[in-house]
Amino acid sequence: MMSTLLQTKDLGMRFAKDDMATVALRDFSLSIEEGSFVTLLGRSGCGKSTLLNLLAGLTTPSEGEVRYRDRKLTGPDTEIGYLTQSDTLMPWRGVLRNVEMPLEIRGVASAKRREIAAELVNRVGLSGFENHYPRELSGGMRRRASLARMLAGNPGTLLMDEPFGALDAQLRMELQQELLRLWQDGGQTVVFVTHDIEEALLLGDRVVVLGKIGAILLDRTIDLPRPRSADTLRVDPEFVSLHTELAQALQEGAR
Ligand SMILES: Nc1ncnc2c1ncn2[C@@H]1O[C@H](COP(=O)(O)OP(=O)(O)OP(=O)(O)O)[C@@H](O)[C@H]1O
Repeated sequence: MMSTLLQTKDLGMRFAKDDMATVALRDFSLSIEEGSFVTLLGRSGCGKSTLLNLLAGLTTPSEGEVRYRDRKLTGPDTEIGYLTQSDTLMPWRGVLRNVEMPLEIRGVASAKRREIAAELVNRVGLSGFENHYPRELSGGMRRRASLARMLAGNPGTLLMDEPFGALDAQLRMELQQELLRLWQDGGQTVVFVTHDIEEALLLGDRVVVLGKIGAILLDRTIDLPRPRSADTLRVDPEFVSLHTELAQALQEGAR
């Protein structure tokens, strides 16, 4: 039986700047089952990154709470890996040494961590760039290095904020498939933010469509058979009808 891993209760987030207050999230309640792959789909500015920061324990909510394994989350947790939208690679370390970071923190011996990191660098398609510094990489390559670094920590829960947005179509597809393989083998719980309907349907077994200030417009179980490939999905009537349903929800939420 599935159990709830991550839960938000009446979550609210307000930002104050000068005399202005921005409400980024209001009354947001959601339960995420352990081992599930949930995609959060929403337009720019609807509060997706704000929500992930809260789920990662990086920021404190203005109202409500986040619960992880039925404990109130009060700060970052090593079980939760977070791939943020902004670059957080260490500029003074090459790719391999960046990827080794989480292993170093855990005290893994240097030969072993080098081996694990090299394998991950290879999996994200960065072989040959092990010693390149972040400034010597393209934006997409930096995203991939960050992905490898997150995976090196072997977190049970992955929070991913539009990780593949900046990649070309081919690479994007390869990494989506890599992520799905990883999830199917490892049983992680994934919360994946995207504004791309097709990506949400390709990956998730549940899609939550968010509107303004994190209003849940639609919460839909996706039981399209796996493995899913973009090419076969596009002509699948079930996919086409889900696509229309999600697009309508997004449009209505914008009104
Ligand atoms: N640190 C902050 N200070 C002030 N306002 C903020 C801050 N972070 C977010 N906001 C505001 O909160 C709202 C939601 O922002 P958020 O980044 O969560 O949206 P998003 O859905 O992730 O957008 P995008 O898809 O463009 O990344 C926006 O109106 C934004 O201006």
